[in-house]
Amino acid sequence: MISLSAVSRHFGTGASRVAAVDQVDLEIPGGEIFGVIGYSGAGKSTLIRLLNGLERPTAGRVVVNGTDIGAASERALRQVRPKIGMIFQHFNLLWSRSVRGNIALPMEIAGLPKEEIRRRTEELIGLVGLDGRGDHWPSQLSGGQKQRVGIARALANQPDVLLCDEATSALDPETTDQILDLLAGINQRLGLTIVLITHEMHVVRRICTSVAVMEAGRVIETGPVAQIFAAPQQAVTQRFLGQIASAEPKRLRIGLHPDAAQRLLEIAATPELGISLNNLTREGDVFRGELLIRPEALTDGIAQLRDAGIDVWEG
Ligand SMILES: Nc1ncnc2c1ncn2[C@@H]1O[C@H](COP(=O)(O)OP(=O)(O)OP(=O)(O)O)[C@@H](O)[C@H]1O
Repeated sequence: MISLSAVSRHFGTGASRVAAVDQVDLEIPGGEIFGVIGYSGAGKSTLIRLLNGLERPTAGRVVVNGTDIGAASERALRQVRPKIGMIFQHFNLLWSRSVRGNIALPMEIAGLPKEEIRRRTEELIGLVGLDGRGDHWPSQLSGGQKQRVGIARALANQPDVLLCDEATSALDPETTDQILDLLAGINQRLGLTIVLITHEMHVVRRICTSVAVMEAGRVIETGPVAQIFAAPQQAVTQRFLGQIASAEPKRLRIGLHPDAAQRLLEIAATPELGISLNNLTREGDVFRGELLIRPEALTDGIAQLRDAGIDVWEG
């Protein structure tokens, strides 16, 4: 369980003082996948760094699994940090070490016996789906594979909490989903708490159970993901939800006579036009179905359809 009570982190003094995190209260139950979303400069990185003691609060209390992280001595922090794993946008792998060497490193630092390190490293390679790649160098891996190494390394010391700092922001959409699914699977299997920061609502929707929306250092809205998606209260949250709406294809119902059907099939068979066709059925003299039009193709797409004599309406 993670608890933040009236936590602030200010930088600078006088007129140049910045409240990177400002009076934040949050409760994150154990085992949850908790998202923190906000635009650049909202304070997400500072917030996540407060959770592993890389930043100390200017005011308030940060408690992670019973340890008051904000008040802990450096020595105490060294003891709790292995139980708080972290993964990063740019993976932060050591280029001079193989996959195996990167994953083993935290266990070497913790002084685990060689045989145990060897056994756990192999286990972790399997867990993150990198079988057969243990001897590869980071430079030989794709972005998604590098992040898999990052995840395995973060799990090496069997943490209770995994912090993810924009962990999928450098990845393409398909790889993003694979990494998110891996994180969700790890959360289920190992029961650890995941806190992730992101500027993409898609990430929140795909794996988070709850979310906090940040703006100017403050948490302006928080709750279960289903509730926030159903009834977003704040303008910033609504803008983030707009990201999803605008990334999804527009669905339009169509009705057309057989002579227009041939033209429509040609349009739908040209991928560059961004239009695809679903569930085309015939009812008497009319074909009915659903068109999916990618947002960037919407204006041109509808014009093309109208030119071809095809009526479209929303529904
Ligand atoms: N070490 C620092 N010294 C001074 N100001 C800082 C420091 N770290 C962060 N800030 C400021 O605090 C504010 C919040 O920054 P933070 O990096 O936490 O936001 P963010 O939401 O993670 O943004 P991004 O996604 O761009 O990293 C910004 O105005 C930033 O300039």
